[in-house]
Amino acid sequence: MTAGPLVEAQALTVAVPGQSRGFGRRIPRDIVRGVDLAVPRGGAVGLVGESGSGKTTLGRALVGLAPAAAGRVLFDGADLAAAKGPALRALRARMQMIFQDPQSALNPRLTIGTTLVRPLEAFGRLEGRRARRARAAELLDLVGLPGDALDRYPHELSGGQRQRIGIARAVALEPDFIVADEIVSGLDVSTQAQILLLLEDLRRRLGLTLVFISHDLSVVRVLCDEVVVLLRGEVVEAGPCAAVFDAPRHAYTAALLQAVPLPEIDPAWLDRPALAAHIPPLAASG
Ligand SMILES: Nc1ncnc2c1ncn2[C@@H]1O[C@H](COP(=O)(O)OP(=O)(O)OP(=O)(O)O)[C@@H](O)[C@H]1O
Repeated sequence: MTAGPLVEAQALTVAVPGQSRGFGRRIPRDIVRGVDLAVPRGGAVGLVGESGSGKTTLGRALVGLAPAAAGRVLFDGADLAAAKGPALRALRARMQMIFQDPQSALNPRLTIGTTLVRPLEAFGRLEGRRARRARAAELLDLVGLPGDALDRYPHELSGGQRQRIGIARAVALEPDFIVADEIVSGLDVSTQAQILLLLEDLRRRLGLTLVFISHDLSVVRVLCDEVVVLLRGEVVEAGPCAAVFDAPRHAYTAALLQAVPLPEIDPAWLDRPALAAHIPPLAASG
């Protein structure tokens, strides 16, 4: 472990395959361009921007799921592109992504128990089926679901419960860093609040470092210390949430704020230190 940010993007460019130009040639298209970004250890950084601005692509690159076309991503000081073999595996276990749509992110043919045990098997954590199943039950408890969910299938759960499974799977290997990508989209408002409180509770209890991708600026303001604003793959503004939201320096940020007026927020939410005390018992609902 080195000092400094846990995760850092330096002049990072990420490309995706472009449209075919004949003869099967696909010219890569830069989706993220020259991004500099630092995520402090234990901090929460929000990533905002309109649809298609490259948030998901940048998030994927930060956890090593998309390669850098130029520049680099450093995790705990190590260049992801240079890591190989066991060193890369060890890094992979420390960073996880939670996806927008748990319905498609979870394999419908696997029980929840199998879904949670798989990463433990793949990374050689714990010995034997019994110990891994016990850990899976522990993970369910951690996200507020009853143990009998182990033998259920994703379609038997509500959207909120499925996203709790997505979170349980992401923390199974005790990562240091999580990218949460629009994880409450499509859920009703009260379920959204429960999932966000769960994430915030786990972040504190497990000491996670978080990148939180959202189009909902009010949620970013509550959950994150800092915010990075993306426009067509480039950072146009970044800084502490309060400063950026109260006095945006870039016209695009101001437009984003206008397009999504910050709704009235329960004052308890704004008081982050009081959040832990405010978290309701995690019942199986939602
Ligand atoms: N694998 C891919 N192949 C081709 N194009 C891609 C690929 N991945 C992303 N893109 C394109 O890159 C652009 C940015 O996508 P990305 O999902 O990163 O943006 P976003 O800000 O997360 O958007 P949204 O909020 O809609 O999810 C989009 O135009 C998308 O169509």
